[in-house]
Amino acid sequence: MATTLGQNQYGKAESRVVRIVRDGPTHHIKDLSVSIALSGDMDDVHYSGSNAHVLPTDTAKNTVYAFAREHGIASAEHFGIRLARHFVTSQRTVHRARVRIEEYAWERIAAPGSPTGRAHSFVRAGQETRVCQITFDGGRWEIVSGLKGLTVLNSTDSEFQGYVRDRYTTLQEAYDRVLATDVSARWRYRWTSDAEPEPDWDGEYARSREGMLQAFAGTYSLSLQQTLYRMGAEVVESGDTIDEIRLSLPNHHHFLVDLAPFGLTNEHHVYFAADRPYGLIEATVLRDGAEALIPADLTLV
Ligand SMILES: O=c1[nH]c(=O)c2[nH]c(=O)[nH]c2[nH]1
Repeated sequence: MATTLGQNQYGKAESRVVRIVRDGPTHHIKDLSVSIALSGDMDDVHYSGSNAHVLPTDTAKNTVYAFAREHGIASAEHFGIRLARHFVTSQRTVHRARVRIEEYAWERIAAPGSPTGRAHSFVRAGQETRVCQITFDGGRWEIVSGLKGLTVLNSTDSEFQGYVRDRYTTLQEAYDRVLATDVSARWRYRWTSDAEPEPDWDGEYARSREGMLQAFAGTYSLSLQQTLYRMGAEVVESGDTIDEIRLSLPNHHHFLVDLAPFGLTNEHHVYFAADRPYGLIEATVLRDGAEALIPADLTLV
């Protein structure tokens, strides 16, 4: 044989599952996209085509829907853990499962006179997506959670000056600029073993999201790099459950429009919001002593 099989995995990607809990007239909704990748004793199917070790991807999809019915979806992480455990412990030929979940948030449509909103009518909550990746090898868990598409803007308290210049540098120093970005973040939990209780996934998510927002808003920014570091450090330092966080922050440049041709001044009034190109600032923030395990390219988590 002149070739050998390398890393391989298979499963069903992007099973969309919407679970509605009917609590009398008040309904609750969970909307997920679940992607399952299994690996293990799969040489034969690649070399000879024997499917004797292969649980169909169709079954993986069915399991997602059946588990949503049987167990409900307490949180994306808990649902992913249940699925990963199931595939690894129930199938002799499956040694590792990776479950990736995207969760789309729905809010209740306002109801006149009701503080809580309508009982069964919802509106999608922006572009923000909660994500998690569950990996289980039968012994050790790795839980990486995060979000993407969280769009934020500071209309002041941002500068960029004192940078390196060479013969191609034309950028003017900015002493009061708009700072805008779409936050993409992944954080890795310290929890790796069934011997320890699972963290409060929803509570940890809320704390991390709020920590990033408060750090973004509260940092007088000398660069997006500095703001990024503050955002990551806040998530790690404000709890004891997260050892590592990686952020990917596009710098959505806002350029002051030259209104002089119209006889108008424009100190800090009217901006052109460029969609591209954009600066892209990415970094990992680690708890002291922690290992960096989140990949540099966040599209890979
Ligand atoms: O916050 C910033 N960081 C940079 O590295 C950079 N580079 C640039 O042109 N503008 C900015 N802004």
